[in-house]
Amino acid sequence: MQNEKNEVVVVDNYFTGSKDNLKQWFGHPRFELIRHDVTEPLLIEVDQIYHLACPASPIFYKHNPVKTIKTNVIGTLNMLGLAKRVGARILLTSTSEVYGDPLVHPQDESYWGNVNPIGVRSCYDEGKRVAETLMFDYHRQHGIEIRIARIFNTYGPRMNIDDGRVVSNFIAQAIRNEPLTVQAPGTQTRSFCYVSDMVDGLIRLMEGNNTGPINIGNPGEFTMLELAENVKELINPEVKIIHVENTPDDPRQRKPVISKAKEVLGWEPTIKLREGLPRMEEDFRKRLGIPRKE
Ligand SMILES: O=c1ccn([C@@H]2O[C@H](COP(=O)(O)OP(=O)(O)O[C@H]3OC[C@@H](O)[C@H](O)[C@H]3O)[C@@H](O)[C@H]2O)c(=O)[nH]1
Repeated sequence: MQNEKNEVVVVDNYFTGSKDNLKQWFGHPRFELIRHDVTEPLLIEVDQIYHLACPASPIFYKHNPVKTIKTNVIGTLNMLGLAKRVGARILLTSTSEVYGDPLVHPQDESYWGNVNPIGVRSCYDEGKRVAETLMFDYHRQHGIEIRIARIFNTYGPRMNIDDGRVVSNFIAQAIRNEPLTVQAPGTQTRSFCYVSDMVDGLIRLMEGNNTGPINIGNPGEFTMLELAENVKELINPEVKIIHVENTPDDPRQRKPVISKAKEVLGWEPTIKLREGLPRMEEDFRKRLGIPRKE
């Protein structure tokens, strides 16, 4: 992909994205950036569409839930309309949240999930579920080439420092010497995937022959308390860990089965949490202007 000389058009409304992350490409002859919101139709000519649009952090997607569902429903319809008009292949980044608060553990792609249809997370969970349905209906009805990835909690350099997801929160808190806020009960689990592994998985999925859905996530499973302890040990042994209230419908456990990704894409994650955290720390320290004390 890197040396394929593709032309890349990035479309962003900057609700959670930042131009700063793209500035290294400004002026490149095969790069183009459009300020656009996918809830409006987009008329361009492309061969492939990576449909990644939607805030992914719970605090951002719950901030304007109606907009979140519009992005997932109208935005996905617009991107599928574009794919249909120009005959492009389209990849949707769906989510492990389609499994809701899972009653099956770990989760494989055949599990239909346990999702609250009327809760505060539903705009995202149900939104992504409808987006998956739309993808398959366009595939069956119009023969569109589709790819669906179910992404598990992903982290890495260049993430918004105030994104609100747990890894970025803990790292920023540890660097600023603020207490790490473990939301109750602290025994809930997540599996954290490093960004470069995720990108590799998405490209393999786009270039391969399988429609998915395919889980792309790191099967290493940690409680939030364990994550906090790892961040404390690696980044700031002095920092305090405190317990704070949680928000409704927080899934109690989450871990991907990745045998399909291994078999179909030849993909498996290469970066373990304890390798990924220091890389993200380095990037956050640079951006916050707080060097490590030796
Ligand atoms: O400061 C914090 C933030 C979060 N948490 C906890 O950390 C856990 C993970 O929460 P996050 O906000 O990082 O996000 P979640 O894992 O719930 O969902 C995420 O993962 C799947 C992705 O597809 C979604 O984009 C995203 O919603 C939750 O149990 C939450 O209660 C803390 O303990 N402290």
